[in-house]
Amino acid sequence: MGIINTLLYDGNAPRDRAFVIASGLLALAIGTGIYRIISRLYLHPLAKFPGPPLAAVTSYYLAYYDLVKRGGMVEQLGKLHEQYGPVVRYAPDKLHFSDPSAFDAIYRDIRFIKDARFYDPFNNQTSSFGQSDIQAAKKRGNLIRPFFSKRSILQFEHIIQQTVDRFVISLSKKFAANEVVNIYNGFLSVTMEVVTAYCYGESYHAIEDPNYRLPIISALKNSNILIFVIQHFRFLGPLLMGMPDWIENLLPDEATAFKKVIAKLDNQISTIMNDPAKVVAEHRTIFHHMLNPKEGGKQLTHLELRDEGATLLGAGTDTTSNTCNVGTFHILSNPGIEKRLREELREAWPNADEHMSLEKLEKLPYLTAIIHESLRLSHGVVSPLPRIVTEATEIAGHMVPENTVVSMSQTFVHLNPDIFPEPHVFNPERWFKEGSEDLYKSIVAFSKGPRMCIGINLAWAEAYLILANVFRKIDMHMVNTTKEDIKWTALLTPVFQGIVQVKIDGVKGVPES
Ligand code: HEM
Repeated sequence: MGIINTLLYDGNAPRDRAFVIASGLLALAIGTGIYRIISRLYLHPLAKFPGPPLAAVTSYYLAYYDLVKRGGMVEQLGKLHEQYGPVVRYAPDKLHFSDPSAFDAIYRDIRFIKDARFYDPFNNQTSSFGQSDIQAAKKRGNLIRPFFSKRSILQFEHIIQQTVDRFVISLSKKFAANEVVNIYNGFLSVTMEVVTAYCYGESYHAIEDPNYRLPIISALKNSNILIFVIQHFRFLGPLLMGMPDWIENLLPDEATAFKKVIAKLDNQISTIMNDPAKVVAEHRTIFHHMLNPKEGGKQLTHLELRDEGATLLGAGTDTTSNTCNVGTFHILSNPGIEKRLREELREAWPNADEHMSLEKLEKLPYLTAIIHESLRLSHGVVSPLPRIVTEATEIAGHMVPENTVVSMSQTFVHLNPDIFPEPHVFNPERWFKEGSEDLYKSIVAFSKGPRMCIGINLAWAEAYLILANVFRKIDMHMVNTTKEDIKWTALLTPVFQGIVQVKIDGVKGVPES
């Protein structure tokens, strides 16, 4: 009080007083800043962990790589691990690990929780993906997992097959029209339509779009950068998410596409909730499943249903299509691999006019090896997925203090040369070598532990049915596509630098439209 009194009442003119107050506040701010820098560098519980001093001092280091370098943090983490070793402090409260043994230690530990600062900006906190609370996440996971069980996938395989059939038909039309095909967008369209068909019993007709470019496709591809902006600048969240209609009307369709999908989901959910009699009947939508008292879902609210519906669209679209995209690029780049795959498919599936069941496709060794390689090099999620250490724990030989955020990008397992020699080479043969049984546990595209992917069975089924149908029925070669086009940066999932394009040389076994 003494200092303030002196500042305010020392008899100086008001202008001088204002100057003194401003100088005092500035000095206080500088002092606090200096104290914060010193304490983060030398007194913080993570002070002993190696890493760039700037990253220890400020989270804007991470923001720079995420936003200015547009998903450059994973590449930077590679450089940091080379310089500092297997554990790196890459933000004041964050550690990243590169030793593969750390992956299980981080993601299988049932005590660690998702870091809400990373997940909340996805704006679906009540969904399986967005829940931080361990018990709530478990309850929700238990509720929706049966919908994606292997049994359920096999029972409703025809829904996936019908969607893949529509894709084959659309490709045959592009062949007839002699078009160059953006197969990258094609895969995005087919995987999105599998999710909408399987989960909502709906079609958005993405496969029938002449360029596979519905606004929602671009929105799904482009929304992650917005989420990363909000992660680093939280105050922008309400502004970006709650724009008035008149501003939205000025924006391109891509900017509002997600909102339109939400409105569609809202309508569907309201109809289902208004007619509870329908809920006990058997329907193939995730909403009926979640509301069905037999499944334990009767207390769910409209918002919870909508969050879950939106999550599935986001989680199930580009992840699966990236697998098909990366696989197709490598198959078409390697004549030997393409020949062997087509031979295996022809032999097992002589009549292309008939459907080949998922169960039979799963028994094809070369196709299976190709999907493993495609998952390995498309990685699933590439950004490090942050977990909060809820009590001091040893991870890969390092004692990590409570409240630290720990993570390990999946790429550090998939590209580890001790596990996968020549890791950047797409080599299905590695899955047939002696000891290859051990490799399966090193495919971490779906993550591990209590928060691993709930849609894993659906994703595998799609990868089998899409790649098998495409390579059994469509002859094609790549055009205007180079290795550069599948280089990626990390905004949750990989953001590729370019697109894979093909020209179709012939079609067979095209289903009737
Ligand atoms: C190749 C395809 C896919 C890959 C590589 C993949 C990968 C992943 C990964 C790494 C996670 C963990 C995210 C985290 O820890 O925050 C995850 C979670 C999740 N995935 Fe997938 N996913 C795929 C397809 C799908 C599909 C098709 C669906 C459903 C339509 C789906 C639904 C989910 C859900 C609901 C979660 C949240 C689980 C939780 O947090 O408890 N995924 N996925």
